Amino acid sequence: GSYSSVQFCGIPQGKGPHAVGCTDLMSDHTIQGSFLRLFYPCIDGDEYEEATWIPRREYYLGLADTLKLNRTIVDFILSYYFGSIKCPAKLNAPFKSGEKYPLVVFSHGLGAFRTLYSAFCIGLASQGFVVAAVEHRDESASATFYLREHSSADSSEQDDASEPLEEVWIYNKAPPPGEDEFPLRFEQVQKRTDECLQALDLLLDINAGKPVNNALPSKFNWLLLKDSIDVQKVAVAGHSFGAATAIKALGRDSRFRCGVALDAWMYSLREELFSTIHQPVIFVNSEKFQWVNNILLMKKMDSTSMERKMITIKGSVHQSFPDFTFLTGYLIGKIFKLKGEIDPYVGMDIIINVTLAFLQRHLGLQKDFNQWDPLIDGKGEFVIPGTNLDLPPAHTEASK
Ligand SMILES: CCN(CC)CCN(C[C@]12C[C@](c3ccc(C(F)(F)F)cc3)(C1)C2)C(=O)Cn1c(SCc2ccc(F)cc2)nc(=O)c2c1C=CC2
Repeated sequence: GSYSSVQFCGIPQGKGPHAVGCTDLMSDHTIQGSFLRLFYPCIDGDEYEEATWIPRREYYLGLADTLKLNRTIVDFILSYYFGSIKCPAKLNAPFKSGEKYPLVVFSHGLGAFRTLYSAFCIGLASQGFVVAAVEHRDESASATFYLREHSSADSSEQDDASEPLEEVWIYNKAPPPGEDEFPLRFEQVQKRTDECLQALDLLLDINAGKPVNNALPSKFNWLLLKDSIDVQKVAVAGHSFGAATAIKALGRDSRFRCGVALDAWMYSLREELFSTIHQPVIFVNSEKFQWVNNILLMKKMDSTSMERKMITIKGSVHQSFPDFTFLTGYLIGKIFKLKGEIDPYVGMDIIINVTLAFLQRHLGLQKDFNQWDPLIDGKGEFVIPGTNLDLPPAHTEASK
């Protein structure tokens, strides 16, 4: 058939030795449950289809709300352009048992949802990671849903097991106009952190062989994950608001051994949190998403007792981390700030490789990811160490 330029390039495959599968898990029938898309090394085979990138059209409606655009028009345009996009992971392909994989819990950004960072998640999974991309129910996602037992008015119905579950959709809650948005974001980052910890507990239960009740209809065999996660090698990562979530999760749970903050939006974090974090963190920043207050909060996390790194990727933008950056032509991409100057595939390689190098160093992996160590120090053609802002002179003790 005639590939449009959009389909032909598309979201890049993982470059590692493993074929990648993905499966969706919703742990129970309440808003408090876990909802995540798991990316994992799978048994390769043609009988499995690639997953649909945006699996329900309600997500388009939610994106329209986030963009403050007309739902009908945006639904039409996005369905047309993105409706048939596949993510390069085989839906429900059998998990590849036989070795213990490190685990990364991933937190999406404001207005996003669990499927929009599949290039990053698949890139890691192809290198032998299990990656759990959580979908947050804090009203920061463009859209998400949970399945509720039918609240049938007529309670006399005996066999409610046959009652169909009803979907309850939750959309992105805009901050009260003109008011301070800090209370909303502070409450949301708290809930997001709880959801990351809950996802970790759920995956460790699955690793221990506990039976899985998936509210979503799926034939995926969860028993293959028994004893397949290296429970000492767990990290947390996220983009933007999700990076702040990852940082807060480090402070809440030392089972997360290190953190990867992709273009962190630090606004919801208060300074006193930073003294409770004792794990290594790397800040991977885009060239454009930089302003003094945000960078100063990152610098407050600098430390001599554990590794804190910051790099900036030249020619990149905030949207160089999610998948949209691969899915439009150059012009549209520039207009909507979905692309920077850097080739999106080159940018994503750098993001994945610096993450792999940092995870090898701080999870103690026995792989060859240390080949990318120079990236951690901002050494390489497309990276610089630290920030590209010229900050006011550091207010160190000595200079006071
Ligand atoms: C807060 C101001 N805000 C509300 C008006 C502006 C909206 N905005 C810029 C966007 C992402 C955008 C996007 C998507 C998708 C198309 C499409 F056309 F391709 F579909 C176009 C244009 C919406 C450009 C952001 O929220 C930036 N941002 C993000 S972007 C995360 C995201 C969202 C939706 C996605 F589809 C993919 C990724 N995550 C954060 O955690 C934070 C911020 C800002 C502060 C904290």
